[in-house]
Amino acid sequence: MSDILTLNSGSSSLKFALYPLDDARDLGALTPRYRGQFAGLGTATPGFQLHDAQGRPLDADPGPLPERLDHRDATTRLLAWIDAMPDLELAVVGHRVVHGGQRYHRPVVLTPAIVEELEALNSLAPLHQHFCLAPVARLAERHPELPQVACFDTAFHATQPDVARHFALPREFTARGLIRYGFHGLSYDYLTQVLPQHLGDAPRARVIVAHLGNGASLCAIHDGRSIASTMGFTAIEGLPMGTRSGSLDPGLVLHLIHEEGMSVEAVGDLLYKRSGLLGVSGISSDMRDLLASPAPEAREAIDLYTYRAVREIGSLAAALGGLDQLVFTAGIGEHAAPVREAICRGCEWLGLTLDDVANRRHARCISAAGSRVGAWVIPTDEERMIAWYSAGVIAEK
Ligand SMILES: Nc1ncnc2c1ncn2[C@@H]1O[C@H](COP(=O)(O)OP(=O)(O)O)[C@@H](O)[C@H]1O
Ligand SMILES: CC(=O)OP(=O)(O)O
Ligand SMILES: [Mg+2]
Repeated sequence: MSDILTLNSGSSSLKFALYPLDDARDLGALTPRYRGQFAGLGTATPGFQLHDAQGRPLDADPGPLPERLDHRDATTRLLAWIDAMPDLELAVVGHRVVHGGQRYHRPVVLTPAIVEELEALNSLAPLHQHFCLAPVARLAERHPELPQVACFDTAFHATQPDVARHFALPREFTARGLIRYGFHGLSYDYLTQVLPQHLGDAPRARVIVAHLGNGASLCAIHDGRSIASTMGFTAIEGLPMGTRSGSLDPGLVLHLIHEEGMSVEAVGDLLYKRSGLLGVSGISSDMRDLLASPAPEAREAIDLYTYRAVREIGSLAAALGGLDQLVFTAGIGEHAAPVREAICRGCEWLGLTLDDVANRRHARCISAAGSRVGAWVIPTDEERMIAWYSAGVIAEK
């Protein structure tokens, strides 16, 4: 049997899965033989989980985890596990690559030249791009003939109209590609594909998906196409995240540099690694810790997070001309009922009535009967999307 390996480097995780290539013609039929993740990367609580095809947890020893696990170490442990698996026969590797820049709007077979071109975008996604690409060379050393495919987070948003993508900057900046790209596209793409099977006959022309993980963004999807999103040129715009600030007054950045004498590197470190939930709470970037904490600072961080999400949902609803469905996904979206509750309460004016009981038990549909806007919890599956695209690309070769 030959396998598709998928790798998804998130800002706090390295997720992976192995799928039989034979199943890959149909997105719905793709069932992983194994799936797992190194989670809590860069935090005080790293972890490792592995599941079999039936979703049962498997005992696999990734070696003793250090106090803080980083992406490189997680990749080394994963590659060692793959090398040691006797029944794997890799046919293709699919990588999530966060930034495709101006050029890549569809999956592509990686060559050293394309990897170099994509590495040039590292500074636009410093928590992701390099970590997404680093395994490519390491796998090529072991398996020089193995095709490796990049699937881009930005690609799904290529359908956005110019008015959503352009900044109000002089035209020559826009022409150079200084525009809003949007991210989490594999997740939005997947949800768009599976939405019909969950929603049945419910209207779904105007949908907002809230991808709330360690990185967080919202996407406005009109008739299945992305028309606007909260993330822009980089994966820092929009909502506050685990450690990222989200949108700021750009004048504040100038102030930090000119008046407070901060270096450009120090400002980057502040905005990417020390802000968001971590910065506001002073406690943790992990929503679980904040929900469990009695500290008022934890409450303030959660309130700021949900307040910003509600405001941005209002903005995207305006772009869509109304709202039919709101979908929650990713680590926080799938698991944090109090966060969903606060966001849904803030959307009552849009016609959304929450079903508290359904929300607390993480039901698929969490809006009350009769709610004009539907609210849903649907797990994302970027790995499945990557596997499907990667198999498609090598079938065309
Ligand atoms: N049960 C839970 N309750 C609240 N938050 C959770 C829960 N499980 C995971 N999370 C949140 O989800 C985040 C990870 O989300 P995920 O989408 O896997 O991240 P990444 O951005 O690395 O892909 C964690 O940092 C944590 O804040
Ligand atoms: C783009 C991004 O922030 O991704 P993640 O949430 O996986 O870190
Ligand atoms: Mg993620």
